[in-house]
Amino acid sequence: MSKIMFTGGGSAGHVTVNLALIPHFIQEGWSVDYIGSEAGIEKQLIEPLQNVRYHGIATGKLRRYLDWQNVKDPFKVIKGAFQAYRIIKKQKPDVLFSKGGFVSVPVVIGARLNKVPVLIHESDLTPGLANKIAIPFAAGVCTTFPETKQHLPAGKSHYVGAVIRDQLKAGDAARGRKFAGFVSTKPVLLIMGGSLGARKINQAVRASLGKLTEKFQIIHLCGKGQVDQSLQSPQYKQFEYVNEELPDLLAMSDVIISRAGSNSIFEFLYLRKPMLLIPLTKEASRGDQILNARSFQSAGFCDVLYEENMTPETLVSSVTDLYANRDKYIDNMQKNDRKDALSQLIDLIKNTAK
Ligand SMILES: CC(=O)N[C@H]1[C@@H](OP(=O)(O)OP(=O)(O)OC[C@H]2O[C@@H](n3ccc(=O)[nH]c3=O)[C@H](O)[C@@H]2O)O[C@H](CO)[C@@H](O)[C@@H]1O
Repeated sequence: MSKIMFTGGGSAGHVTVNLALIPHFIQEGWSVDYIGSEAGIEKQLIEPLQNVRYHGIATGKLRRYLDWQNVKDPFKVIKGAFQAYRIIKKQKPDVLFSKGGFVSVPVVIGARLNKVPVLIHESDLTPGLANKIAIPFAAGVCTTFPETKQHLPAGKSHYVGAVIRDQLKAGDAARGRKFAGFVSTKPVLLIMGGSLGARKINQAVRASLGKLTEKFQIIHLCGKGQVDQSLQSPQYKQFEYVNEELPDLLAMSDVIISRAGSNSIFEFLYLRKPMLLIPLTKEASRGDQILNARSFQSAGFCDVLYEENMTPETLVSSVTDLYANRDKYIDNMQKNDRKDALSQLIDLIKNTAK
C-alpha cells in the first residue's frame, strides 16, 4: 500500500489545501499520516477525519517581534524535530507533502534525513519564512501564483494554481439564508478576517455597523474569542470560524470584505464574489498579502483598502462602491479560467513519491 504524509499548520491557510487533497488519496487506497502541532488549528481540522493518523509534535513559532517565548521556542523546535524524525522513520511514507507554516520545518528536515522525498506547496506570491527554510530539502515547490517562479530555485517550481476544496463548489444560497435567518430581498456582505480573524477589521466593522446594516445583512467571521455578543442581531451574525456551513454562506453572499490570504481570495475568485481586500500590513507580516492583493487588483478582481487608510467611513464608502460596481468585478472574474489545480497537484505528488 502506498503511504503519504502531510504536514502544515499554524493557521487554516496552511491546512485547507491538505483538506482538499486528503479525501482523494484515501479514496485511491493510500495510507495517510499527518504531522501537526499538539494544539493548533490543524489538530482541530485534521484529527476528526477518518482514516488519517494525526501525530502532534512540539513546535515553536518564527516570530517577527520580541517575545519571551522566543527564548523557549528553539528548545521546542529541537524537541519537535526529534519527534518528527522518529515518526517518519517508523511510518516510512513514500512522500511528504508540506503546506508550510512553522510546524512544517522540522517535519521536512526529518523527512529528508529519512530519505523521504518532499513536495512543498506555496500559496502566496512570495515564499514564507518556513518554506524558505524548507525549500533546499524539497524535490519541488508547487505554486498558486505564476509570478512565484522568480522567487524559487531554477527547476524546482511547478505552477499549479489554486486548490479549491470540493465542498466549496457545492454551496447553496437558500440553505445559507436558512442557517443565518436572512431574507432574499436584501444583499449579503460576508466579512472574513483570515482564518484567525483580524481585530482591526473587526473594530472598523463594529464602529460602522449602523451604516453597514442599512444596506446589508452581514455574516462576520471574526476569529477565536472575538464574537461580541452584545452586537449579535438578526442583521449581523457573528461566528468565530465556520467549517461545513462556509460553502452555503459564501453562495448566498453578494460581496466580501476580507484579508488577502491566498487561499481565501482564490476561493472568492473561483466563486466569482466581488471582494474588498484589506491586506495584512508590512509591519505585521512580510507583506505577502499586499502582493497578493495587488496582483488581484491589477487583474480587476478586487478593490483594495490599505489598513492605514481604513476608518469606519472609508470602509463604508469602499464597500458601497464595491457593491455598486459588482458586475464589473464579476465580468473580470468570469474571464478567469477555473483551472483544475487539484488533479495536477495529485499527479505531481504521485510522481514525487519514490
Ligand atoms: C496572519 C497570517 O499569517 N496569514 C497568512 C495565512 O492566512 P490564513 O490562515 O488566514 O489563510 P488563507 O486566507 O489563505 O486561508 C484561510 C482558509 O480558512 C478558511 N476559513 C476561514 C474562515 C472560516 O471561518 N472558515 C474557513 O474555512 C478559508 O476558506 C480558507 O481556505 O496563510 C495565508 C496562506 O499562506 C497567507 O496568505 C496569510 O498571510
